[in-house]
Amino acid sequence: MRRFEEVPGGFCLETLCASSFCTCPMLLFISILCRGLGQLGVGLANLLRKRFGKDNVILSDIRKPPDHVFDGGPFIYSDILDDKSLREVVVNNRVTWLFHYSALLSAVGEANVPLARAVNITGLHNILDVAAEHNVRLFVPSTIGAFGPTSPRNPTPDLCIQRPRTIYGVSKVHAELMGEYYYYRYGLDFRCLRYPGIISADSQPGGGTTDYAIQIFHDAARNGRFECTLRAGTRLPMMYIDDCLRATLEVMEAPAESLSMRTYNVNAMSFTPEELAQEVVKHVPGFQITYNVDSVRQAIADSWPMSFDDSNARKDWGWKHNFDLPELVTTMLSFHGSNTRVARAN
Ligand SMILES: NC(=O)c1ccc[n+]([C@@H]2O[C@H](COP(=O)([O-])OP(=O)(O)OC[C@H]3O[C@@H](n4cnc5c(N)ncnc54)[C@H](O)[C@@H]3O)[C@@H](O)[C@H]2O)c1
Ligand SMILES: C[C@@H](O)[C@H](N)C(=O)O
Repeated sequence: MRRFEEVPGGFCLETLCASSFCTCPMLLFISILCRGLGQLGVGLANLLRKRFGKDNVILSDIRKPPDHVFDGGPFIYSDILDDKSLREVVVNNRVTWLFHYSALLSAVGEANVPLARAVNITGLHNILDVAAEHNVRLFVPSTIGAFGPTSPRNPTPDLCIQRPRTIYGVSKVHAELMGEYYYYRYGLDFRCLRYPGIISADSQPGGGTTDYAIQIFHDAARNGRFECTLRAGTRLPMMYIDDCLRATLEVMEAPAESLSMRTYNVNAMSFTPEELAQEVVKHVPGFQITYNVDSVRQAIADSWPMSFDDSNARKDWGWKHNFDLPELVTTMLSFHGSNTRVARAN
């Protein structure tokens, strides 16, 4: 006999009674599908595997995984545009939670609108249907890019006008609204966070407007200088990856009754390239930043929030970030530290 239930800790328990799978009367079971081999997907899969067990988290993508990912736990090929194979994956693995990270980001999306529309919108429709049919708890990330120039930009609240001017942003507003609609219409347990630009050391950015804030650390450590694609004074919300992944797990584990909304802003810090460079120079003496502005990325950044109001996330499920700008810079440079200018300066 098998049934699904909610527990106070918030995650989905499958209770197996007299089952061939175990001798104990109750077995904590969770099967998670994490879609995305990109900047965030691998880190999330690692976090989830630590929490729920290596074999209970399947990572999927259409790209070939590197050795460390392939060796790290179950990996399968799965194209978000193939809804039949998506169903097979969910059914065959009795998936209970699904993290949908497959997407084209803002800058690459503008370079290939038909593909971005297919992956970000048609792909989302496939995921929503499969998740609703099979009673899967679904996480879909949104972004600061879901807002546009007519939104209040400093700070941007959860609920306000959203008229983004990128296909990426349009697809994310669509995802937020469709997820909420499926929640009210079909009872789908849809949960969504609007992430700031995410900064990580061990994974490459996927072609976004905020990529500069990752590349700067590589270039500072290696060459002591960096050419920035955004203007010096462009202020954007940013977050260190550990905070981002923890926020994701926390909102997925939050008891349903604590969530007053389906989509929340989450915030950590906001800075400009100039302010980031001033912090980097404290660790890399002589570091220099120059500017060669990319007009597509600059126009996108100029339409995005400068800071995020995430008071609802803090109030409803206790969100709290750990990394501000100084901790971010110290941590990022420590990853690049050995045999580089950072190490030589210390
Ligand atoms: N990285 C950020 O700063 C950031 C900020 C806000 C929101 N997000 C969101 O988080 C999610 C993950 O972002 P990321 O930075 O890891 O992106 P990424 O570009 O690094 O990774 C996206 C992955 O999607 C995969 N993909 C593309 N087409 C696919 C298809 N047809 N089927 C299956 N997989 C496909 C790609 O191979 C890639 O591995 C995205 O939804 C993104 O919008 C990211
Ligand atoms: C902000 C986020 O959505 C992504 N890093 C991008 O710039 O497109």
